[in-house]
Amino acid sequence: MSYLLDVQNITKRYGNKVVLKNVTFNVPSGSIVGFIGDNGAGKSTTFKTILGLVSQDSGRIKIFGKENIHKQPKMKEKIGVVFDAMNLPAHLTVKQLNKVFLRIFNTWNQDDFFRLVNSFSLPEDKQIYKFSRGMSMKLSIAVALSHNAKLLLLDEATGGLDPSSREQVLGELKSFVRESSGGILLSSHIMSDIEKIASHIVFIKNGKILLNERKDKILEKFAIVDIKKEQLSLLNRNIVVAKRDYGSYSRILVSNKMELPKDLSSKKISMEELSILLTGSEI
Ligand SMILES: Nc1ncnc2c1ncn2[C@@H]1O[C@H](COP(=O)(O)OP(=O)(O)OP(=O)(O)O)[C@@H](O)[C@H]1O
Repeated sequence: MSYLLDVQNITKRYGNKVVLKNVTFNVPSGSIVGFIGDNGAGKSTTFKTILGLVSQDSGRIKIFGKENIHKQPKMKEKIGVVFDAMNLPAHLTVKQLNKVFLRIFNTWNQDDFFRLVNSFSLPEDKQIYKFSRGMSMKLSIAVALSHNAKLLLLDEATGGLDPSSREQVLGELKSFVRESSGGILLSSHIMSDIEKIASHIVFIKNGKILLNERKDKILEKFAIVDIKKEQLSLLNRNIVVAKRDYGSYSRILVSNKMELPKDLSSKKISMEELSILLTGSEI
């Protein structure tokens, strides 16, 4: 199977500190991969490595089946990027920005752009430096969705948005994947967003991928069990993903609730709980 993005065994050091350790995952076409992990886990470094903004120490990255794609301007058009601290030319208005992008991108679609600008309620004649943070993020998302990209790399792209704008943006991202059979790598700390739109979950902690699975499989098979310490030996160790101690009992994340002893009751898992358990537990 060919992937839109294929990251294999990436290792990255800053000085003596290894911040990415054999990071491996992919983005198949038609998928939205939710890239989650706590502060400092390595998400932005992964994005920067994919974009060639920092170089990895080992491993390889293929985009559309090819390595070093960031060196090919034509192929770069097929990648839409939104970073938390995006820099669009601040002195321009939206209308002027459209004219600039018409010249830069062969594939620029101004009808799509103005449809998104209007639906995100962005002013067309105001200079971008006068935009709020949320307005700038929405503008960056509108740009990423307007040049016929196949792969979107979105690092914390919905973070500064109010709930109704987030809902709208998530809707646009879903339509993008449905209509273009493109793919999205989306990092977010807002687990409800991930739960709503991701098809796959990649969880990173201290630079290591701890979980890489389809979301529907996680929601169907994973579960939480609260269990007294003396009962721990009843569990099949192979299904224990994470364990957090709370005094007399432990909260356990299991990867297959069908393999739990019959008399143990389990709870359905949400993405929020999954993230908290993976972040703050023994793995
Ligand atoms: N330029 C740099 N020089 C040295 N260390 C860095 C640099 N950039 C990031 N790091 C370190 O790399 C690790 C991963 O940082 P990264 O920004 O990738 O995390 P993140 O998962 O994106 O976090 P957040 O959710 O807070 O944005 C952290 O320990 C960070 O301190």
